[in-house]
Amino acid sequence: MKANVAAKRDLHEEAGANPAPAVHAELKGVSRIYGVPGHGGVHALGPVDLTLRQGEFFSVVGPSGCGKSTLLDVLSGLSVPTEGSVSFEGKPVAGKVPDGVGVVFQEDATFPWLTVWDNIAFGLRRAGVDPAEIERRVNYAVGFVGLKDFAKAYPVQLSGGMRQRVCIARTLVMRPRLILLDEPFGALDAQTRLIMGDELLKLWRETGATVMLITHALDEAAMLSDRIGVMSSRPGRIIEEIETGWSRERDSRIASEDGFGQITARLWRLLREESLKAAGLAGGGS
Ligand SMILES: Nc1ncnc2c1ncn2[C@@H]1O[C@H](COP(=O)(O)OP(=O)(O)OP(=O)(O)O)[C@@H](O)[C@H]1O
Repeated sequence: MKANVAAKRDLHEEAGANPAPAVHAELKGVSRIYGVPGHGGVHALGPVDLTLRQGEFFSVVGPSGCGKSTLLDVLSGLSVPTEGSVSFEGKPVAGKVPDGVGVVFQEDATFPWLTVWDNIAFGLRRAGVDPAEIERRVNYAVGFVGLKDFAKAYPVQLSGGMRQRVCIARTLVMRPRLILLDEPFGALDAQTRLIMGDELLKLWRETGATVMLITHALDEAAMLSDRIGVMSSRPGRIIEEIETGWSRERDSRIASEDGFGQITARLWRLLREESLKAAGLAGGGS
């Protein structure tokens, strides 16, 4: 998965040739209640204030059911907040995913009737992109995610990790400036997760995109992120933001660095009580 300067253009335009507007996604006083407030509605999220800085790798961890996916849905425009406002690059987000934002979900979202190549080309075709441009971008993306030999295969012929790479490539060919990932490696075994995490870090470095990753794995958050938002139990609020201080050139081997254990221990200190609350087991001492 080597990327040279020319090839990088296939996933992301050169800053000088077509400057991307400054990515700046923000949630202000955002709450999400499902159903009718006060009439059995579920207060899933908030209030949350969050600013994503351009080009950072931000992860969100929190107890089960605390509103992590809701946070991502609201930020992506897939869900409308009950209160508060969401903006991306200075413009309000409401009701649809803005151009420049790409979303990758946990579940296998490949189309079983399309080949790997056609799955990746799907969004570009729908957007009416010129066929020669589609050819160029998809060929590059297929190689980038290591699926060149499987371009003509159908999803059923792939492993779970390979199918997830198809989904990531399908998002990347649209050249998102903000990539939102909801537990994208949740269904994978531990080793594949580490490898996919390293691939994600490479993509993040080479495209210059801003990334927000939802994960329940504390070591994954500690390994991949510049900054980690820790959520409370439902209704989820961000109770702490932790800067990891890692260099951009990191990979999963960072787990053996001084300081890695302190980050995961701090995350667990913050999350233990919230996780007990979420599991209905709070009050059992510290
Ligand atoms: N469409 C919906 N209608 C009603 N309630 C919902 C809906 N979506 C989510 N919820 C509820 O909102 C709360 C937060 O759900 P959400 O999926 O955002 O949490 P999560 O932190 O991503 O969960 P998990 O850790 O299990 O992935 C949960 O109590 C869930 O049952």
